[in-house]
Amino acid sequence: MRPATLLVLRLTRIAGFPRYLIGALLWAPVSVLPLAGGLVLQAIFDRIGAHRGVTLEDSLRLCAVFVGVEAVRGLIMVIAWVYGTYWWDAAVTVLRANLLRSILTARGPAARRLPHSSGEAMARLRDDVSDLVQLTDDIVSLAGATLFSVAALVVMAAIDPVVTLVLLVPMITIGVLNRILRGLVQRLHRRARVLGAVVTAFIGDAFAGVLAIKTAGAEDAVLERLRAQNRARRDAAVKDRLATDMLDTATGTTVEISIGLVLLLSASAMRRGEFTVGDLALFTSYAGWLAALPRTAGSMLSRLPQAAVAVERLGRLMAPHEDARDLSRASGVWFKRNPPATATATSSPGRDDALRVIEARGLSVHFGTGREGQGNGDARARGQGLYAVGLRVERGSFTVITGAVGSGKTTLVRALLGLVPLDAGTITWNGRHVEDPGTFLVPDRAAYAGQVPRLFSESLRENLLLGRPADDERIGLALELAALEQDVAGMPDGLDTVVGPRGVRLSGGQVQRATAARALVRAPDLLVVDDLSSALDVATEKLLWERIAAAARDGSGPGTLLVVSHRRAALERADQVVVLDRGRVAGRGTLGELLADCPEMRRLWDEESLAEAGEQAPPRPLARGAGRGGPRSRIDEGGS
Ligand SMILES: Nc1ncnc2c1ncn2[C@@H]1O[C@H](COP(=O)(O)OP(=O)(O)OP(=O)(O)O)[C@@H](O)[C@H]1O
Repeated sequence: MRPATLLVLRLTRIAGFPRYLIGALLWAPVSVLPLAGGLVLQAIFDRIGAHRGVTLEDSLRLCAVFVGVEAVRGLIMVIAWVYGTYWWDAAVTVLRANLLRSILTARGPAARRLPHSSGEAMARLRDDVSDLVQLTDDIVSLAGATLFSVAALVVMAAIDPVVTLVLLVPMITIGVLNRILRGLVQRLHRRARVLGAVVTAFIGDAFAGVLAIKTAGAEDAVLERLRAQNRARRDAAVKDRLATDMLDTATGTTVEISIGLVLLLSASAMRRGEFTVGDLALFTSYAGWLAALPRTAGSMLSRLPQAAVAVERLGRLMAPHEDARDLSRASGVWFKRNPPATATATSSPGRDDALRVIEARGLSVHFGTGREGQGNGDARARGQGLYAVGLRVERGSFTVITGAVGSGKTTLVRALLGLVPLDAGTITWNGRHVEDPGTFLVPDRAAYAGQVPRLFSESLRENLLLGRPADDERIGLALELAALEQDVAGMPDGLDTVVGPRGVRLSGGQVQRATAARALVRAPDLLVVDDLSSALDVATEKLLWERIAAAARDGSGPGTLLVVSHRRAALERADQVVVLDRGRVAGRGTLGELLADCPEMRRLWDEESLAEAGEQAPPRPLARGAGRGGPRSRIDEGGS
């Protein structure tokens, strides 16, 4: 079965199959009741046309029946609509929830699956999901229109088969027209959608980088680019709308032509007394409703390839081992009550198998020209990526990964933690093979403070906990280890201070230490910290390592540390230093051993000694560096 068909079938069962079925069953009378309306109209006009002295009472009674039929239809329509909305929201929510679940928790790194812009990802979550749900919903409309058309054609054929046959011609024309123009409408629709996503993505990027735009004096250029993108989007949207409206107008005109044809053909039949005024009223009333069938069938036919594209695009966001079944997995939607509490830190995966040793062998990551995993000769020559790197970290040890800018330090820790896809290599935890490090090396086994810190526009406390149960003692310890407690004490609302969009109300150093504290709150077996030095001065970083090392010794903090750093405070404290050079291990050992044997380590050490001496010298005008707790050189260009 094709993925789109499978998905549509599974969507009918979302939020409980009866809900879709009840909606569909309610929709049936909504589609079929116009039959009764037509019959009542026929009776009204026949009585009037018969000149049999119809009383006002009679006419009013028939009119009341007609109004009653329409009122009942309206009422059922409202109920069906409410049911349909409930199902619609449930279906959309389930698809989106499954996508997010896959991106956030499924096996394998999500980085390669995400499109380049967040706007494009959002467009997929919004538009592609709607396309699929709409197609599923259209099945109900098509079934209703088919039911009505079959019954109406039977009634009409019984009155006058010739006029009925002639009426069919314009209906078939609508179907053919829809089929011919379908490709064009679809192309225009797709283009409008792509250009819409481009504008959304650009606005998102511009908001995120207001400071960068201002400091680069690029406001006008950004506005001009936005205008150009908007013009392209507007033109595409107008064309898309025009094509859809033209198709709708052609359908409407065809209906009017049908009614004209019925009038022409019925004139002579009426003269012969074979066709009544009531029949005419019935035919003209049914003609409009009959147009729904070719229109719905045409729109469904055009949605089928759109749904195939949507499933394919959504499939690319899912993990490679997942398919349409996982995308439509009914994982529960709670509209009327709160969802059950999620599993929290109490599950403690790391405690069952506490770290003794973690080992990586032959880790290789090949970066291509654009995306991971497409390694080529050029990248290899330039040393991009990792080439058969090994690493062994024992419980209670302090390991530092160091190397020049771009030597592969971040790639190594991210490969170890399953955050970039491996081209080769194995990872073991206490000698056991780790099949998917991305889902295995998570709290409480391992926690990671990345090089580019990420805070959310919430309070500092919420940023540290990220959904974990509040534990003030643990937060207090984490703040102290991250050397952030004095900063928090000075904040207007302490831990409840709202940090602003992506933490812009904090200094660069505070943001970075807050992300380190977030990792520490998780009390992991293995703490991985990627280069704090970009936002911390020498003294603050030294203090931080002193505190973390002391906590490791007395057991109050994480015992095993894997740190990316070029700072002397970290290197001097390390049990093991791994030196990387263009993605390969250039040396491994204690600092003393490496200074004796490894030229790359000596070069890095000399450079760092010079830099730190400069940083600790008395302040000079334009000196690079700030006091304790302040940012060293980081300007968060992403902030506003
Ligand atoms: N996603 C990616 N796609 C392509 N190339 C990448 C990607 N990530 C990193 N690289 C390249 O791989 C090399 C190593 O990058 P990495 O971030 O690991 O270096 P690093 O040693 O941590 O550098 P720094 O000290 O500047 O943080 C660089 O040449 C970088 O351009």
